Amino acid sequence: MIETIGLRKEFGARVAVDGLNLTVPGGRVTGLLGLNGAGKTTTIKILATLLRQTSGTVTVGGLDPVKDPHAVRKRINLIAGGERMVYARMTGRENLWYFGQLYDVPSKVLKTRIEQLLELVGLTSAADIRVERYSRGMTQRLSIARGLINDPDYLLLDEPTLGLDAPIARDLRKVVAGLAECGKGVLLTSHYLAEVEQLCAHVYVIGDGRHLAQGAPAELMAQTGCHRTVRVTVTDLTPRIRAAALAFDDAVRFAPGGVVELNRPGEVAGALTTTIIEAGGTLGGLEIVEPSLEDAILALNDRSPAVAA
Ligand SMILES: Nc1ncnc2c1ncn2[C@@H]1O[C@H](COP(=O)(O)OP(=O)(O)OP(=O)(O)O)[C@@H](O)[C@H]1O
Repeated sequence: MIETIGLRKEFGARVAVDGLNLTVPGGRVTGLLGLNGAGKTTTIKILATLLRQTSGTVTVGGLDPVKDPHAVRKRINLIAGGERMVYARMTGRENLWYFGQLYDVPSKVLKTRIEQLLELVGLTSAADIRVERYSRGMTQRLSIARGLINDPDYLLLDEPTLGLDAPIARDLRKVVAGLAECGKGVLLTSHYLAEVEQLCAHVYVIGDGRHLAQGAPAELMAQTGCHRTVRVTVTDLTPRIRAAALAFDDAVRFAPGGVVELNRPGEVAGALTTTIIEAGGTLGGLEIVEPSLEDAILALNDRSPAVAA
């Protein structure tokens, strides 16, 4: 498992990471979320041994990256979606060979592993084409293969699907889910919150480098009071119906098009529609809108005085 205790990183007077305690166990995808500048990339770079923390401790499978960076690098790898992490002038296969040698993977093992990884990311037929001729999605898939070349126990994914078309991003998500199923520990940052909801069993939310909340995505939504919204369309929204809806619950809101909205925990759709019908309303539609992780993150940031300041 990767563990940080009181992790802190200062860039001059700027505190990018401020006392983070994180745990990334094997066998699941852990999310690290926050608005721009929250400290996600800095945290990932520290875990990847690319940056050194100002204070606090990090252990990767029991090893200290500061004391033993070489051993840690063998056990982790980083894939950053926003950065080109492969060489354009080399073919896909040459890239994998080159990076595998950097990791001291024995040639025989490397040969087999390259074939397996090319297969995994769907690049077998393009393996001997130079990367400069690859599409963006192919380059990204090669970056994933490169990130797995040392068969890492832990994979750090910083916006891995950034800028990818939906089908390619979906394929990558399948690969990531499969890696966690195989026992690897994955730490994922992503602005695509639907991706996080789909992949992450546990999520940390940070703001201004500090811990704001953690839990399963559904727990975070519940913690932040982000409930499902009931949206009833009434064909003739008379003052009487409005009054009855407000008497039912003063959190009721009215939207254009005769829409009556209510965001409350628990099951309120049945009781609200009954109230409207009893007040003489005719239902034109009923929609239940599930809360999103985005709602939860925005609520957490609004709630945090340090972040809001
Ligand atoms: N090398 C650096 N020198 C100075 N400040 C930095 C440096 N790297 C990051 N920062 C600052 O640290 C803070 C955290 O940045 P970081 O890139 O870790 O955030 P992030 O959560 O990854 O943001 P984004 O979602 O925009 O990528 C920001 O205020 C950023 O400006």
